[in-house]
Amino acid sequence: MTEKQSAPLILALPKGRILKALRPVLLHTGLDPASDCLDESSRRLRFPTANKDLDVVRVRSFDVATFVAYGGADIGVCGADVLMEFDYPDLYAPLDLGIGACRISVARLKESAAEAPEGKSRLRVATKYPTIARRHFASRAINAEIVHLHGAMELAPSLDMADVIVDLVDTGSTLKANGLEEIETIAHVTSRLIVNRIALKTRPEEIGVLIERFRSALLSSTQ
Ligand SMILES: Nc1ncnc2c1ncn2[C@@H]1O[C@H](COP(=O)(O)OP(=O)(O)OP(=O)(O)O)[C@@H](O)[C@H]1O
Ligand SMILES: O=P(O)(O)OC[C@H]1O[C@H](OP(=O)(O)OP(=O)(O)O)[C@H](O)[C@@H]1O
Repeated sequence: MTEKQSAPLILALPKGRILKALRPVLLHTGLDPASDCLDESSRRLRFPTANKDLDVVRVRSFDVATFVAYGGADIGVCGADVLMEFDYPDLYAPLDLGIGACRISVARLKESAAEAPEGKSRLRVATKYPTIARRHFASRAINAEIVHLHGAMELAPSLDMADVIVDLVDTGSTLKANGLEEIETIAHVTSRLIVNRIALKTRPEEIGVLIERFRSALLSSTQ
């Protein structure tokens, strides 16, 4: 057995809203991470679980796919938006957890006098998703100039920084509160269980057991 094989598997969980939504599922998995794993005021980032062969790390939701793709974690939970943005070839997403449902959309100022995006060949787009936005507009033969922000992109159109934004929408209240309207849905988003393909090849039984635990926990938590 190599050293890597005897090391504990690492499960990467996202802090924030997905972790909250995941709580009931996690409870049903019986993985039982140390109690401060779900307490985001704790400064610890790595937590033991009831199983000595599994540790949990808690990272930013936007970073989960990167931790798993680079093998820092073997398995993780992240939004499909993050998977789409990074598009790592070495990730396998075997399970849709159905939590964190939202959509990634294009929005612009309400009652905008501007020409509809489809009529333009260039567009300035404020977003935290440069790859998704560029790919989306390229498929419509629009050259997107990306204004890469990490939050508050709803401000960009009214401040003349961008023609449109590409961001997550759920209830639509953030768009409404900022005078924007959704004009196109790019993709529907839910959170996925993701696995590093090499880990799946080298430790198929342990990873298989974990996937099954999430699968049955999902069923129990929704019954
Ligand atoms: N309004 C929403 N409704 C439902 N799910 C959402 C919503 N916004 C984001 N999500 C999902 O939750 C994930 C995490 O979003 P969240 O807003 O908690 O973190 P973040 O602000 O992107 O991350 P960080 O705070 O680390 O920068 C997103 O990648 C998406 O999959
Ligand atoms: O359509 P709604 O229900 O209003 O949800 C959409 C908002 O939710 C997310 O922000 P979040 O609340 O996570 O804040 P943040 O991105 O600034 O962290 C997203 O970036 C939108 O701003």
